[in-house]
Amino acid sequence: MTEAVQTHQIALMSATGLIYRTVSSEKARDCTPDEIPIIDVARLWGSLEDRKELAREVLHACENTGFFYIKNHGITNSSITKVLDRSKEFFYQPEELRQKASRRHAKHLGGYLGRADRAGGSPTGKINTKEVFVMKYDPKFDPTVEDFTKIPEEVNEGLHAEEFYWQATQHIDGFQDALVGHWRSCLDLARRLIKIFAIALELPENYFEHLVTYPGADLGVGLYPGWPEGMVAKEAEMGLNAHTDVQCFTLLWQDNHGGLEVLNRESQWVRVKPMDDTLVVNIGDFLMRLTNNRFQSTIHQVVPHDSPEDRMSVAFFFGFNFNEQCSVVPTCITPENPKRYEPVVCGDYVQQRLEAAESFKVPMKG
Ligand SMILES: O=C(O)CCC(=O)C(=O)O
Ligand SMILES: [Fe+2]
Repeated sequence: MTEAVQTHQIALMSATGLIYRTVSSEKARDCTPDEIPIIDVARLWGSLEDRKELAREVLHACENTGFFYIKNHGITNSSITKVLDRSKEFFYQPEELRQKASRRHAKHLGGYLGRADRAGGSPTGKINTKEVFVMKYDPKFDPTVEDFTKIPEEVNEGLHAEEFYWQATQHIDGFQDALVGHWRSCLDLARRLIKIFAIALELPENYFEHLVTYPGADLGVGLYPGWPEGMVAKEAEMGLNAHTDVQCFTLLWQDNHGGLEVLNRESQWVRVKPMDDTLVVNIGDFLMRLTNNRFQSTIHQVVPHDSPEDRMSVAFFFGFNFNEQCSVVPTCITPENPKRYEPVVCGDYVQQRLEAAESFKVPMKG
């Protein structure tokens, strides 16, 4: 960063605990295609040669900003529209009905997280205005699981699905079907993409396959309240504070309101402009760890958008089976980049990170 540029510090929870980053105070600008490329993933359904070519483009993006758009991903607009329509019915009902699905009733972290539940829980002291409904991986919805009553005990113990959030939303016709339908499409796409990551890392295509049979796979439908005419977000409010995602990678659908920003390699915020018919893919901390920091899990945030309408996004967070222990992959260890991390149990890592991100408050440094 050149000296003339004004900077300030942000605090956030990272894979190594609380960190501070110096960032440019310049206004965010649109991302360039070099920072966040658009990758055509129609080749997922093509030949091995097609997939290798795709893997080269993905590799470049993962080693660069760690964010890319994908097009021709096979997820239909109607799948998204159903999720949005049914979710609006959930979000726009009286608070006491939403609260029946509250995460306060959860053993794990599924269900509804409202604005009030978040107060004070951010490292910057800014409140996230985002409300979110989260469903967790459930083998009974996974088409590749033939008999969900015969799941190995060690897998069962790590599952985080719960019934209460479905019971609390039963009165919304089609809500569960819409979310589960979309979740299934994302799950299929993610299992195809993980093969591309394997190829990109010069591993056999099926290297990660046994790790995604009962994967971490959470769907979060988010609502960011709009700002009626003349009203603006308070200094103390953010859409979603700066963070990194925790699992392997995220598939994000966003509407046209904008607000998502990524910290680029020059520590400047760049806008991830909404783009029709694309999803945004970003690398999470677990995959960064597994790749010995070759792939970038990049800091991002959602700033308040400038519209009286609410913003909506649908994020699918994908990671490995929670009961598996994973080590840095061999192709990412070199004399110049010796092994940085010990093996870790995927579920333990994810749970600790998610809990830490939600349960602390520290003042800004400086
Ligand atoms: O809503 C968005 O655009 C991004 C959401 C996000 O980063 C997250 O939920 O981790
Ligand atoms: Fe995120």
